[in-house]
Amino acid sequence: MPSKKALVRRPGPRLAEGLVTHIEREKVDVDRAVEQWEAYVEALRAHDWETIEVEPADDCPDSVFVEDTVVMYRNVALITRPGAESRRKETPGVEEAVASLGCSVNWIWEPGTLDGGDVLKIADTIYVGRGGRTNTAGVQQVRAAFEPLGARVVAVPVSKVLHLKSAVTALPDGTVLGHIPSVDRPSLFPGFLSVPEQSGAHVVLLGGGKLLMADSAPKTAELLTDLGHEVVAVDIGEFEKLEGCVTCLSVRLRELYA
Ligand SMILES: NC(=O)NCCC[C@H](N)C(=O)O
Repeated sequence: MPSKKALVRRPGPRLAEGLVTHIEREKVDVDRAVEQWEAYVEALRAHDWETIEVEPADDCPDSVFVEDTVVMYRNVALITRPGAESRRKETPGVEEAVASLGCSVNWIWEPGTLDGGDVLKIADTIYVGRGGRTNTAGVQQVRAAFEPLGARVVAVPVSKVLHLKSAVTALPDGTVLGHIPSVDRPSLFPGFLSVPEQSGAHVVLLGGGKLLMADSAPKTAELLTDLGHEVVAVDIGEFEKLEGCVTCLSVRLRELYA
């Protein structure tokens, strides 16, 4: 049944120690990050999403980036095995949360690695970024988990940014948005719209044609507004210092049977 629930996870006290791979480290203000996270959660709620807080994982600096720990397809929650070892302790709390919501649970197993940030779903096509965090075995395990359910899994190389969804996300009509310098192969996507800012490539579909975006991409917001979309902008600056973006702070559960 259609549902509008979203998993979120409160940032922990060690957030400032989060991983940084492709950008220079900048000091993170944890109090400010908490305020930004609360405003992000409020934006979801204001658009009728019921937010479900996963038990905090205060030992894990990157636990707020909950998207990386689970991939949903229909009612199946695929618990990931994050590519960064320091993030592997994040998954048990997420597994508990999705199981208690009635999801069917499946897992990525060693030697596979997968970060949810590498998975972009557009209708029944699931693009999986093979890159720094997701390995070949991880891609194959996504295929084995979801193709029998009717998905088509398309693997794409990711070498310029942390995750596939650091480079591209998609509009409600399936058009892929990307900032060209971050995308390995734009031609792999059927409809591609180039945007002027890297964070402009990141949209969360709120429903009703509304797009949640970071306020760090005003030119892209203008472009998308001009194309008839409604943009809801939030400040996630402290998370951007850790290579986070709007997508990684939640996991939307749109087909639950419970
Ligand atoms: N899906 C995402 O965009 N996740 C961001 C993860 C950022 C975190 N600092 C990491 O490097 O794992």
